[in-house]
Amino acid sequence: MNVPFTKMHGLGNSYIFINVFDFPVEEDYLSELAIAVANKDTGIGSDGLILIHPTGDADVGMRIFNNDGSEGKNCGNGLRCVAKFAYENELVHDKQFTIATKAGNVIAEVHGNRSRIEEVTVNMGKPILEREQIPMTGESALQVVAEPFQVENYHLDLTAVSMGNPHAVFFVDHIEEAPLTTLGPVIEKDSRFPEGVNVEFIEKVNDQEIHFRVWERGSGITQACGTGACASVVASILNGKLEKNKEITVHLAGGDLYIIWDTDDIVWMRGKAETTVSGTFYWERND
Ligand SMILES: N[C@H](CCC[C@H](N)C(=O)O)C(=O)O
Repeated sequence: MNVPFTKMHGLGNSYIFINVFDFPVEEDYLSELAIAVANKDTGIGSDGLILIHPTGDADVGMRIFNNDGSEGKNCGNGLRCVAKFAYENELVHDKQFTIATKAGNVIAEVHGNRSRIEEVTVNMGKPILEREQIPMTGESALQVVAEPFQVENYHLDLTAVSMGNPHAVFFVDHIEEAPLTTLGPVIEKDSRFPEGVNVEFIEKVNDQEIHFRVWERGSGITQACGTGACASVVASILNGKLEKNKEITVHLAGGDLYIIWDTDDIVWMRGKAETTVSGTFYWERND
């Protein structure tokens, strides 16, 4: 199968994009295709696959698959790339438009001109804080804020936030000491998160900046995670470490995102989106 693709990334969090307006795809091979394109040796190499598709619910739709083939419900870096692609390829005509995700619609605004969009702002909507909607098990408090969380021989304080996808946020004193490779994969699959979880470690720098590292559900360590950056700012404010209505610079491994959680409870994300390459993926499907 000859699959036309465009590889794009948000701060190094890369995906292979398929424009379903031009190239219809079959539901039953998407998971396998995500694994195939993400493979750096036999595929193209990415953190996963993203479909840009027609939808009656919004101007364009986005579906995201991690590099293990699992489908995510939202993807902040992916949304900025979808917005750039949709505007540059005239799938939309206004600079502000809606994008449907499995977690609901968001509103994107592109900055630049038709030939080259460099930065995108996304209204990510309201965070979800109720335990059972994260989802996370447990009988205690309605929300999960600074809740004792023991894993292996670590006694951590957990704050859980959903941006349509689940995030477990932990504060550390020095980001370079975050137990990302040891605890990331363990917490990702912890039974207290029935749908798995993205795992973030953050270090407060000052009242406007945090350092951030992530182990993503379904993809492992990535250079950046847009929904994770949003969840981390929300978690920092819930814990009294940052304030609402202030633009927070989140220093991710791949670069900076600018996040605001405003007093209307809306989370705003602003950052770059870049195109790497486009071409044809010659795929020998395992029938
Ligand atoms: N691994 C995530 C999806 C990708 C999110 C991330 N790449 C972002 O930019 O938000 C999940 O399974 O929920």
